[in-house]
Amino acid sequence: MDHDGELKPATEADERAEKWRSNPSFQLDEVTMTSLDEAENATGFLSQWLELDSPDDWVRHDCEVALKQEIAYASYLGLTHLVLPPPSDRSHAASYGRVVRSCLESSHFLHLSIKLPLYDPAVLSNASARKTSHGIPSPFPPGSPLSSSSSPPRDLAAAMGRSKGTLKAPVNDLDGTWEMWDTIRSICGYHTRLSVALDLTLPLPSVPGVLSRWFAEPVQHVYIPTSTFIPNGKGYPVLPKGTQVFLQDLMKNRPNIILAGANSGLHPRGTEDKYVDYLRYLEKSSTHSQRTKEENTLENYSQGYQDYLQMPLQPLQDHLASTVYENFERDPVKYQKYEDRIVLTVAGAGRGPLVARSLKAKARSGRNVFIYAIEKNPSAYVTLQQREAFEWRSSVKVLFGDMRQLDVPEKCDILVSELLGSFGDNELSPECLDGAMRFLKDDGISIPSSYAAYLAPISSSKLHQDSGGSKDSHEKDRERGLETPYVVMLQSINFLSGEGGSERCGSKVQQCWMFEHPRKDVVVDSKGLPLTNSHNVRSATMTFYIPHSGTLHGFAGYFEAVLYGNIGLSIHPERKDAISKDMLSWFPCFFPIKESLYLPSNSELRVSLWRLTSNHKVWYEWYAESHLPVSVSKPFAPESPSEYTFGRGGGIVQISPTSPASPTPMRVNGAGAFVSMPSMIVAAPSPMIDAVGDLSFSSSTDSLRSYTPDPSVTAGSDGSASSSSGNGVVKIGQTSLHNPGGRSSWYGL
Ligand SMILES: C[S@@+](CC[C@H](N)C(=O)[O-])C[C@H]1O[C@@H](n2cnc3c(N)ncnc32)[C@H](O)[C@@H]1O
Repeated sequence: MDHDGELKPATEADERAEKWRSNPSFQLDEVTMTSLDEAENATGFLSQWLELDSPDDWVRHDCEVALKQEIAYASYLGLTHLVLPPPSDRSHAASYGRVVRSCLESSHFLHLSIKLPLYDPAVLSNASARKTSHGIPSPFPPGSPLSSSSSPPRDLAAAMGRSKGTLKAPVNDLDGTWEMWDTIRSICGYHTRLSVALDLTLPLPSVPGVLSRWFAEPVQHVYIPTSTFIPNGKGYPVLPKGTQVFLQDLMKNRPNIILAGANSGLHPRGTEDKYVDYLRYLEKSSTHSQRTKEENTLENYSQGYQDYLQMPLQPLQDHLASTVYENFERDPVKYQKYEDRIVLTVAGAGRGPLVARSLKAKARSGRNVFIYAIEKNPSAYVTLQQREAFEWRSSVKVLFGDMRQLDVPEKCDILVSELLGSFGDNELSPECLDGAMRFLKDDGISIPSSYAAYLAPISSSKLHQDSGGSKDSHEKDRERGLETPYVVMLQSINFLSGEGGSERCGSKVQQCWMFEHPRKDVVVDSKGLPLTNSHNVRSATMTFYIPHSGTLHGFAGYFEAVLYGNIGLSIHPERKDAISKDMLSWFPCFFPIKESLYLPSNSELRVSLWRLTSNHKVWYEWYAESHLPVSVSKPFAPESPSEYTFGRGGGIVQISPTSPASPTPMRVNGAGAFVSMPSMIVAAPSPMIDAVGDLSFSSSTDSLRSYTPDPSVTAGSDGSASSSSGNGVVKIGQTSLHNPGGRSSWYGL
């Protein structure tokens, strides 16, 4: 049939095509490799002309056949790592993803990487090489053995021309490549054998957020053509400054570097070994690599732990092993910070490092200080007795028991403890110290005097994969894994939040809550113990600004503690170096989410977190909603909705699928999403330009009038539907409530 719908007799070419489809095979001159020796340790590049996302059904179909033909031949030669050509049509990225998934599932050892430029090259030029092939009504893939007209390979540098330095383009235009990747990997179920081959051919964008998102992705290869290099003063090839810094950051995850065109003679002194030497030098000279080799740095200490999920300790419920204490005691910073004050009672002494520091402070001050050391771990108590007998002698009295029940001989002036977890209160310091306040004098002080928990939304495909357990995990175990906060040395992550946004938004990393000691307002019984634990319940609602589109995989959690005055401990990513640099004792924590949540550029994320308690346990629950800010510049007049004008326009933004959340859900044009609309008609900036035409105002006007809006989704900061103009938000997605009732994770009291 031709394009006018007329039936045409099959041609010789049609017959050749059918023959190939039924049993695809290569001619000798069509392959570049024939022996096992050549293939050993090699990474194969699949044909660049494969258009797995072509809008043309026939082209796509034949490209899939050709792809599988190439993969079969690669497998025959024992090649396990193959690189796919980049997708280039966002509206057909799902087709690309479907084919990739089917290839991954057809093999147990095949690793596929998708070659991706940092952004769509069309940003540089309207005519991309790829687009010339679209719409060709040919049954054969262009460039394939069966095609009469081959389109040129997608050589970005050649097709676009190259401007050195950095690119200044509208931020939203730079999201396309990552968004295609996000679609493809989601369709592939975050497959562990799917990765990215990041192509650094194009000039780097000047917006850091566009680059940092790749740190959270499985970048297995970095592709650098020699055209990316510039000659230095002596004619040797070097990378522009921005590329150097970006590459050094990527190198933390040890990707393979693929250098292309090293023998092309582009640079006067650019022989193959000079490019390689330079790349090796870049890796060795990075700050990360230097600090990894330096003793007593966090980078050195945490080797092998990066992005490795660990269960938080429960020092209250469990008794810690001596090796765990040994690890604590390796921290060169934490104990130094404590030594700055004199102590009297150490609550939770472990094997005694804080007692030893307290004695040092006592010697320095020349004051007469007596120390009680309380510990409930029977094994650590043995070590403490030994130290008391042979080391500390009469200056220390060791007491065995739980600080919440134990009777002490006398009250103290200073209560020293270290019961903190990565999220501050998660090892139940508040509950333990409540019990110990009985033996602090009325004017006594607690070290620490306060601690706060902090949170930031992050993207990390590795942590998302790992917290869900393996592919074969039972559904219940998967759910449990995704509702558990972990301790993890975060490395391959990207912060989704940034500074800025509307007045609703807080900073990039936000404080959730704080605990202070001593706390005078707690209702206690005759023994001085709290009647309930209600005063340790906390909740926080935080709104984060999301400057660049990304996928939410969970939240990074941190703590900061004030020991006394201006002495503190911190793992807050922006303040730790100023407060307690190189402290090793705590890795951050990670709160995963069950279903990843896509967040468009300029969106807002509202996160709710609760610390809840019963008589026997403490647990966290968490939930998040994504919102798009909207502005309305006309008075409310449902009769003439088409007169509304909308703020900040331009472009298509993907909206996450979510369930209808209000009595008046409306379908957004083509996006498969529902937006909960309050009685005042509002629209999101760019994505809603599309949606507006599709909202059936006439049929829904009555329900819109009668519907009482949820203030969170109402235009106008006062939540009023009658204000003449204002800024509000439209909800575009949500997570489920995580860990309700502490069903998957909790801490025993
Ligand atoms: C995180 S460790 C700190 C140990 C030591 N102070 C250090 O800094 O290395 C906390 C210690 O407090 C003890 N602990 C926890 N809850 C306690 C309680 N309610 N009463 C007594 N000891 C407790 C644990 O057994 C553990 O030894």
